[in-house]
Amino acid sequence: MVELDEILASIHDRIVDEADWGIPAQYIPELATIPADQFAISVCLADGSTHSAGSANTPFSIQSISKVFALIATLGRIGEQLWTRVGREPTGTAFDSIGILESDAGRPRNPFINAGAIVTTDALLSGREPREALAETLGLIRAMAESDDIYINDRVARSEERTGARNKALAHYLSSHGNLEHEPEKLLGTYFHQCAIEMTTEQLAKAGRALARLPDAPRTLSKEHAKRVNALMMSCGHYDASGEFAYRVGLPGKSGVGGGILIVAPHKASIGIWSPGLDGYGNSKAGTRAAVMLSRATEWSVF
Ligand SMILES: NC(=O)CC[C@H](N)C(=O)O
Repeated sequence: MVELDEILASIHDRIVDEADWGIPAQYIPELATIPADQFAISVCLADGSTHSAGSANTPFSIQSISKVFALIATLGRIGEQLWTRVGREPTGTAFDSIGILESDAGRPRNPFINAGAIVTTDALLSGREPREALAETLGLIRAMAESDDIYINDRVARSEERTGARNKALAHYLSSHGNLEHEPEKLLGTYFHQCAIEMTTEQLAKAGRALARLPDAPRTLSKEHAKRVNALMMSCGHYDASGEFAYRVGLPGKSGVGGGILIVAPHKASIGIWSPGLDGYGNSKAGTRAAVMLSRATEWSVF
């Protein structure tokens, strides 16, 4: 599609011209030193084609985008039972907020904030070794993206393990409320490795096809689950900037502190964007602007 290729090339050029990159995640040492001036965007369409601009074959740390895949795997495994332990409401607070967990008495408000993802991973781990649960999440991602060339970056996981005091605090607090089945350190090892999965924007866009219900997507999740996960991405996918993202882009999206964003245009397209510099909410600064430009140019919106 010539027109889409032109749109993506012009978004890429504008982002590079503006050079307003933000700052890579500083609290994970392995991510802190990544050059901020990088950008990639990939789009899969309903006709089976994939279109990209920028460094669409550079793997990046998907971080919180992994929460989408862990949620899909957990819903597939235990279904609605998950909701006895995690809610489905947006928080209006930072992704790693400790305060809100106290007011919620240890039941995290949604599966996309850190506390909610830690509980989701705990449920996914149930009765298994970390290796097996990680293999399930990674296997699901590879199947959704139809690519075996997707791996966990152990250095990134260990880097976060060394510095992740806040996630440790969250896990211990959840544990004090009886909302964790596993010992916090073991569980966090699994969670950090899941966050350290690396993908390219092309792989990410391909993995999102099942959520967008595109005809060529591998049958990896039900229509029902796609609807639910998209609803949660729309309401909670960008933490305390979720309302702003919904307002400006009009599509379900999930960000990660590696600078990636997965965006779903139901029945039309699946989109992967990456730029490692972040804004004050921990969302990709240039990536969010690119998402706004794309939804404007294509008029893709669920509204
Ligand atoms: N927003 C994010 O991407 C956060 C993920 C990161 N691994 C953390 O737990 O802090």
